[in-house]
Amino acid sequence: MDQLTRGLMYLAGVYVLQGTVRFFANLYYWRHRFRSDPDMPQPPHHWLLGHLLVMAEITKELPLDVHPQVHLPFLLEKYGLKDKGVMYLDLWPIGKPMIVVADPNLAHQAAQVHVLDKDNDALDFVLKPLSGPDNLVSASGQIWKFWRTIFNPGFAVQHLMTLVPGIVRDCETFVEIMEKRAKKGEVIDLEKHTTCLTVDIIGRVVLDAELNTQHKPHELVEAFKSQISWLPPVNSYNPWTRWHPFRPIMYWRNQRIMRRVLGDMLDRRFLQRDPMLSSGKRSKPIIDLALETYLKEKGGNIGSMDEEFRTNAITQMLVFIFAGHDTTSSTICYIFHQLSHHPEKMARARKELNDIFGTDHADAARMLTENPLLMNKMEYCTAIIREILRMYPPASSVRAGAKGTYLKDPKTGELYVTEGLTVWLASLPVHVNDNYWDNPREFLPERWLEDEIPKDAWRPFERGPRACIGQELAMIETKVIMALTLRRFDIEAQKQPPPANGVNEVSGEHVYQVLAASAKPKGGMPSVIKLASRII
Ligand code: HEM
Repeated sequence: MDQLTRGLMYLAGVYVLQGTVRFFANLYYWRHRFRSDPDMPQPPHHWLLGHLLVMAEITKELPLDVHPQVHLPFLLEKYGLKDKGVMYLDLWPIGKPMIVVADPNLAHQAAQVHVLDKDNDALDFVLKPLSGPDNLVSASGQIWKFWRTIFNPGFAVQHLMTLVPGIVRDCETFVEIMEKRAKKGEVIDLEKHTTCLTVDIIGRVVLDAELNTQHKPHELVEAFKSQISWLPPVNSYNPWTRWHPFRPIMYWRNQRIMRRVLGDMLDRRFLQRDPMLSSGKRSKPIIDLALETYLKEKGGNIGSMDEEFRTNAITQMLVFIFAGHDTTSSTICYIFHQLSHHPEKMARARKELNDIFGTDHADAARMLTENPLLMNKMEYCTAIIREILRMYPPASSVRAGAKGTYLKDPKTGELYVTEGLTVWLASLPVHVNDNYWDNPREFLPERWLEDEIPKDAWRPFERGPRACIGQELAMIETKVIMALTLRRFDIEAQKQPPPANGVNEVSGEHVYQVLAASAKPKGGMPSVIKLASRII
């Protein structure tokens, strides 16, 4: 053995030894930390495996492919922690140990009083490959503030209303495509279609671009979808899929395509900047807001964009595309799903639309284009959207616990430590807790019109300064889609084959939420689509 080989073997040995020492030190630290406090609200803790056994148990009772947030209400109930609304979970080394916050008041403290920073360890494995570092969703501090201040005006209702005509056009395309499929009585992958629609809308709102993915694939969106498909699967412990050797190459390839396409769009708008700044055009896409601020800072008279700004602006466009499409597309699917099981609620929604837009459903597009404010009259439809987001929140918030930051139980005064932990503000367990909602597993849009909604107990967009910037856009586009489609189609979700453990339902629901970057309807919700009987 020559000297070089010996040297390399020595280095490898040191590396392995270091890793082993670190592994056991962490193991000891976390297991000891969770066991040393007898009052810590948590499921039974194993001295060696922490809560991994508890998770393995719950996995047998629920579908194997279910989204991790769906486990939470069952865990809280099973281990008597539902009333406390808080649960510590030690999943190390599979995941970072965490405190699950499932109480409205404690969530209020974390998001609105302490305004905890985002947990980059937990977010970056999804958001970095999709958008890049320092994106608006996972950034904190000054970087986050800078971009949020730039984009806030673009997401204000007043501004978004100016974009409604474009949103209506994309929805009309959706209707045309769905009509063709309905006439053939086909089974469609509904989520695929609603995703193309929401991507087209977000492309228009953010980039002023006609991505037109409802008709044909677009390079940017294909690379984006490929990137999502390469994300490591959280529910799988198969080392081949978790640490796939091709993943870094695919990440690099897709990022290159996405950044090139968006960079070209940004450059084009930069070149057109003079008319853009002087036009006083009311319906500005988000991309122009970034450029305007930049140009104002630079005094408006510069030949080229600096690379740092360009890179960061592209990152923000990517994060808008990610955060702005699949959350809304799943919401639309679940609206159709629940209404198909509640004909009396569908009838009430259709009647509301008839009362606002007249009985010829084709008029809704024109009327909304001329007067977007008509959607403010869609009270029952709005109640439906709120109810769907209560039952099927597509996203949640993960924050970083901090030294000296405690959450205080308002009833007992007990203090919950957050230091070193992920703080998971999971809205689902709050949304289905019968301490706050009557019959929480039932679809009851009427509760939004008749009942008093408990304070802070509805948080699908989270609350506080880090609440979803796109929540008004999501409400607007969902209302437009409802106005144009509810009276035209009957859509019914098909049952799908069970996952490997044979469990195919969650509380009687077969279209349960699975993890695919966000929480989405299982299998893309394959559905039978028909023209609604009154227009056949
Ligand atoms: C039904 C639709 C939507 C739901 C349920 C939803 C939900 C959420 C949630 C839970 C957060 C995390 C807040 C936190 O960590 O505290 C968030 C953040 C965010 N969402 Fe949405 N979202 C939706 C639609 C949209 C749309 C249409 C956009 C458009 C661009 C968007 C852009 C963002 C961005 C940029 C953030 C980060 C905001 C920040 O940290 O300043 N979302 N969203």
